Amino acid sequence: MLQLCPNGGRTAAHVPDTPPRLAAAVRASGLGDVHLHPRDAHGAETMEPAPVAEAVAAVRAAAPGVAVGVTTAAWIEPDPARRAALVRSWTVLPDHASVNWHEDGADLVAEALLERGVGVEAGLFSGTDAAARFLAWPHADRVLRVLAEVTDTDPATAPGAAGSLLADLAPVARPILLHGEEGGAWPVLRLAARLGLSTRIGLEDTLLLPDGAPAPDNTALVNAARALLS
Ligand SMILES: C[C@H](N)CC(=O)CC(=O)O
Repeated sequence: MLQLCPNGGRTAAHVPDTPPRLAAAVRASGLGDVHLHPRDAHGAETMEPAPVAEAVAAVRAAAPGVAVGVTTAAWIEPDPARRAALVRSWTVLPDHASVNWHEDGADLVAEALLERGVGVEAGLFSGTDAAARFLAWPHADRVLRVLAEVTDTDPATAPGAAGSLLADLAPVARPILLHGEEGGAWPVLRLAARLGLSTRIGLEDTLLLPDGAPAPDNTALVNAARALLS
């Protein structure tokens, strides 16, 4: 499975931010799964119910059948109790949401998502104690998937960091989506392809095509990823 990550927290003219732009990016990609970061009226990332509802509904209207995921990252709302309360206030539910397991209160946020029937993507960053913390959580077997997130951005060493992270995840019994970021995005995507793991691509993870040229949009990244995965 190839997931689209069209925006993350980036702000650049070609990075989609509004619901119509996110919806157009998802539709153009032709992919069946998306992880997006809803934005407020000023373009800042948000977990507030109205912008989450607008982003999710816009994507569903433009690309029916696509599994729509959102972020719950702590840099958006540092208080985990507040993040869990925001999840409980959502009026339109995404299909899934990522939870970064090294962040304090990840279990509270994930339990709010489970309570609401939203699939949990457990984000386990390399170089953190996230894998051990996640495996100690009593509901680890209830997540939709694990996002194995390689934070090493050096193309030479990111695949090794991915290997260490995957070794830590050996006891995980749920599907794994492996991805990197910045200079690590393409080497880690190639590794995911070799291992037969799900992966993701989009302007959240890299602004560059595999040859180092700037990507004009998400679709160019997706086309390049498809070529590598085929
Ligand atoms: C640093 C990663 N790009 C974060 C990520 O993809 C998951 C999240 O939305 O929190």
